Amino acid sequence: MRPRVLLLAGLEPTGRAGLLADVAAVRARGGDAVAVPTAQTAQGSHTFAVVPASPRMLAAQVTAAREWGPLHAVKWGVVPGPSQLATARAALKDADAWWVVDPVVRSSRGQALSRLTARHYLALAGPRVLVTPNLEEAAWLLGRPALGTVEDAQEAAEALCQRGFGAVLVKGGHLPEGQGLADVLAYAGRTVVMRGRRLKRPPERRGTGCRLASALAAELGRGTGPEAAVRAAREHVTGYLRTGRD
Ligand SMILES: Cc1ncc(COP(=O)(O)O)c(N)n1
Repeated sequence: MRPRVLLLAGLEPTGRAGLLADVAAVRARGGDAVAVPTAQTAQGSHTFAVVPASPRMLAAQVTAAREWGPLHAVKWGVVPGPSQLATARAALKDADAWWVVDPVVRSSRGQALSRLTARHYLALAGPRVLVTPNLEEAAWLLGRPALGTVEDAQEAAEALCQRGFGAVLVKGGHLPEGQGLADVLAYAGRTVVMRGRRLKRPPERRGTGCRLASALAAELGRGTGPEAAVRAAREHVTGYLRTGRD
């Protein structure tokens, strides 16, 4: 089965991150991508700009995509503000799909991509919503101080499940050196620690969080369970980091 995945994300024209990276990951996983830009962005070495999408166009694009057939999964990347969030949610009403929510509010270089607050993200919780914060985003969502250990990540993943997310993947790629590297998945009352080796990341290979969430959406859309879907998505990102290709 070819999953049809809606990608709601910011357009970054080079495809290092954002919508084009998402499309590449979904296609590489054997899915069909429906790409709806929530914002236009420019992210160069000296240039940075974000312009939010018009809510009317966003609603029309999601509605039109649904007229052509069902969506099996939705990946939420950058959502620049509350009006784009509310509009996309309303246009997705009654869609029978997994949602993968990447709560990305700034770029890896620290530039603001979104005005959403932790409260906006917590309001997206639901039984078929998988949220994929990194350590910093998990602390931000929970209003806690920085998380520095695998145990902290585990506890945060469980706490976010308690807030109503069907599954939570806390990405531990930025754990301190001595801690090794581990992602933590919590769902259905279980917590799984997935260890890995730290890979050197060439600076141009960005958008790992975008690719992880999109590959995950393709897998969930195909009917793969959360744990196997996360393992497949992690392999996808490892391959991308090694080769620079999806
Ligand atoms: C449109 C868009 N979406 C997501 C990211 C995060 O990616 P990264 O963490 O590599 O900066 C980004 N920089 N731009």
